[in-house]
Amino acid sequence: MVTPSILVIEDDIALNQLLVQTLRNADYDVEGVACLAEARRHLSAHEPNLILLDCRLPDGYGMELFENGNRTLPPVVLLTAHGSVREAVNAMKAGAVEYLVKPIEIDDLELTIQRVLETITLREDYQFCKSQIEHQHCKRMVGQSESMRRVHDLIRKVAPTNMSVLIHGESGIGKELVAAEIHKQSERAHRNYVALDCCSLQEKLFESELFGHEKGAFTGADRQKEGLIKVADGGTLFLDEIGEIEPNIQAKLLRVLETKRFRRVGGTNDLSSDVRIVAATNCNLEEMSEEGTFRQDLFYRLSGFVITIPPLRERREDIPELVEYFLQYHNFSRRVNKTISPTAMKELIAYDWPGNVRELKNVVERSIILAGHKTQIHPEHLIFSTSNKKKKEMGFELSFDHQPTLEEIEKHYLKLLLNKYSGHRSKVAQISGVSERNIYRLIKKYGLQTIATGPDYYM
Ligand SMILES: Nc1ncnc2c1ncn2[C@@H]1O[C@H](COP(=O)(O)OP(=O)(O)OP(=O)(O)O)[C@@H](O)[C@H]1O
Repeated sequence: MVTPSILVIEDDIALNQLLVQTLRNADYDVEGVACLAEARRHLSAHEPNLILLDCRLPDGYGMELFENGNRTLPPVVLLTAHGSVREAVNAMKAGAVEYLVKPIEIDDLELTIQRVLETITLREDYQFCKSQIEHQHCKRMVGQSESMRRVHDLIRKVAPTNMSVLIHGESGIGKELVAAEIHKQSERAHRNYVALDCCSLQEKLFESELFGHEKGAFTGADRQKEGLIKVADGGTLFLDEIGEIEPNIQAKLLRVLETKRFRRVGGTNDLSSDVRIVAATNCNLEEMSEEGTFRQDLFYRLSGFVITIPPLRERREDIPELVEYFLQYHNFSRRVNKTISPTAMKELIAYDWPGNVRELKNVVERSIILAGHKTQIHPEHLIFSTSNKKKKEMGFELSFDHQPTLEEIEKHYLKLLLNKYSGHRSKVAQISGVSERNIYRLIKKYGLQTIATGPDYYM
C-alpha cells in the first residue's frame, strides 16, 4: 500500500517540526511549510492525501487556501488556538473535515489523522463500488421469457459476425441495450461503441456529426472535424431512429455499408472506416421503403439481420424479474431496502406499459419515493402514466388565467401529453400528429427535457 502523504502548514517552527517528526515516526510521508505562499507552491506540484493547516499564518488566514481557484483540496484538518470555537466552526463550514485545538495532544493527533484517512478510503471505495454497480446495472439485460431468450440467442449468433443489424421495437423497450450487447459480445468490443440518435439534430448538423466536415465547409466550420463514422472505426456505430434520416444521408450511409467509404461534408477525398452499423427503429421500415420514404436498397442492406424485441405487455412473465432488478438498483442508489407487496406486483404485471421497460423503471423509482418510510411498496404507491385509469383518456383540459398565445397552448399541450405518456415520445408524436423529429425540436424549444424521459444523448 502507498504511504499516505501529509502536508503540515504551520508557522510556529517548533510545532511544525514536532508535527512533521511525530507523523514521520508514525510512518506517514510528511512535508512541512510555514506560510500560505509556500503551501500553494507545494500544492501546485504535489497532491498530499491530507493537510494539517494552521488557522493564522504570517501571510493570511489558513482558510484562504480554500478560496484558491478551482483546484479541489485534499481533506484539511485545521489547527485552531485554544478557545477560538468560532474559528473552528467557520473552518468546518468552509470545508475542513476536522479540527484540533492547540496545544495538540500527540495521541489526539494520530487518532484524528488515522480516522480521517480511513474515512477517505472508505468514501473512495464506496464511490468505486457504486459506479461499478451502476455501470453493471446500466448494461445488464434482464428477462428470461421465451421471446427474450430468443433475443439473447440472436445477439449471441450475430455478435461475432460483421453483419449490420436492424433492431426493431417500440420506444423504451431496450433497443439501445441490445445494440450495446452486440458490441460487447463482438470482436470489436475493445474498440469504440458510438451511439447517435438520428432525430436529435437538424439535417446539416447531423450529417457533419456522422461524416465529419472540412474546415470552411459551412458557416461556423472553423476547423476540420472527424465524424462519428471515423470515431467508430474498428468498432460499432449505433444509429437510433434510423427511419428519420433524410434521403441525402441515406444515400451516403448506403455507400458506407457497401464500400466502407465516405467523404467529410465539404470534402473531396474518399476516406474509409471499418465500422459496423447497428441501427434501430420503431417504424415499419419495409412499409416506408415501399412507400418511397426510405431507400429500398438501404432497407435491404440493413435488414440482413433483424432482431425484434417484443413489447413488454407481450412478455409479462419478465415483469417480476425486471421489477426486482430496478428495485435493487434504486434501493442501492437511494440506500433503502424496500420490497414489493404481492398486490402491487400483480398490478404491475397487469398494466399495459405503453412506455415499455423505461416506463416500468420510472414507476418503480417513483414508488420507492412515494412509499416514504414504509418498507413495502403497495398499490397506492404505483403511479402509472395513464393513471385515473381510462376515465380521462379521451379528454383533456388546458387552463390559463389569461388569453394564451398559440405558443403557450402548444407548450402546455406538449407538456400534458408528455406527462400523460411518461415521456413516451413516439406516442406523443403519434397523438399530436407530428413527426418524432418535430417533437424533439419542440421539447428542446420549450425546455421540457426533464419530462421527456429518454436516453441521455437525446437531449
Ligand atoms: N431487458 C432489460 N433489462 C434491463 N433494463 C432494460 C431492459 N430493457 C430496457 N431496459 C432499460 O430501459 C430503459 C430504456 O431502454 P433503451 O434506451 O435501450 O430503449 P430503446 O428501445 O432504445 O428506447 P428508444 O426507442 O426511446 O430509443 C433503459 O434504462 C434500459 O436500461
